[in-house]
Amino acid sequence: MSAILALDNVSLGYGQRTILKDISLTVAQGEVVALMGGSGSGKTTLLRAATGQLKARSGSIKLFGQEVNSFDNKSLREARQRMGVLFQQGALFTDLNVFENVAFPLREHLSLPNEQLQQTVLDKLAAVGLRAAAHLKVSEISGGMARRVALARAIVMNPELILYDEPFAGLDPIAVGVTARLIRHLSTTLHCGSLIITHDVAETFEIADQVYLIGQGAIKAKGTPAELRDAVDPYVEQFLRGLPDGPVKFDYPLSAEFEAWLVKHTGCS
Ligand SMILES: Nc1ncnc2c1ncn2[C@@H]1O[C@H](COP(=O)(O)OP(=O)(O)OP(=O)(O)O)[C@@H](O)[C@H]1O
Repeated sequence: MSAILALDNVSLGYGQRTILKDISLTVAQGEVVALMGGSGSGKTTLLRAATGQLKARSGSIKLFGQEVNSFDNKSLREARQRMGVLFQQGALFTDLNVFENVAFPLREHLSLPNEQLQQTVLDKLAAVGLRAAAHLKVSEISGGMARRVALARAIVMNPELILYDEPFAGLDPIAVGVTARLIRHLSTTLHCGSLIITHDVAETFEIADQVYLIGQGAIKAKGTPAELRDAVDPYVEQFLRGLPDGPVKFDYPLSAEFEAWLVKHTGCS
């Protein structure tokens, strides 16, 4: 299996702050890889690096075998056309109906004959169970349906890599199960790699080939769902069982910047 996305000893951050250090992770063709970790642990940051929005401070990020840091605008655009991204806020165009939202990337990047375009869009809508909702306005569909439309749009160009930012958030339990199986199915049938950011342990463990747990700026654990279930690491146990006490802290950490802000705004420390 060849790696579609490969991070090797990557360090990422914003301004003076380092968020993640020594991250090594690969996503191969047909593979579903899950990235899990507490709130603020850096999952979205890693996703931004995978799409080339955030540059690695050190280490290497390869997309489709090429170094992302060496991409010019044209090669970055070409690489992004080979990727589908499902963002947390599905971000549909509210002035377009469901069909046109899914058709948008096709109209933007390809000039398909109308019949082929219609067939492709209806097929992708059928894959997410919304073929018969093609005519509806975005304002007429529910939040969960909107996420499924966004998923259909993310896969309409038959991407080789799909990045999912919390695909189960805000879905009812049936839709969570259906979406999870759909992600697995798409990876298997389109033979694309999938990287999922999620908090949903049960569903993710059903479909993932590899799971990476990140925390405290680093990869805390990596393995198949079965390997992680058997792990005796306290970080893994706390995360998987949702325990309130352990190495994963609920509170955002204190910093000198916060203390200075507090003194300035309230006069107390
Ligand atoms: N644009 C930015 N500039 C500066 N700091 C940022 C920026 N985006 C995120 N951060 C910081 O980076 C850290 C990691 O954020 P990130 O959004 O990657 O976490 P996450 O794991 O996706 O969290 P969640 O599960 O809550 O969505 C946080 O402490 C956040 O405050």
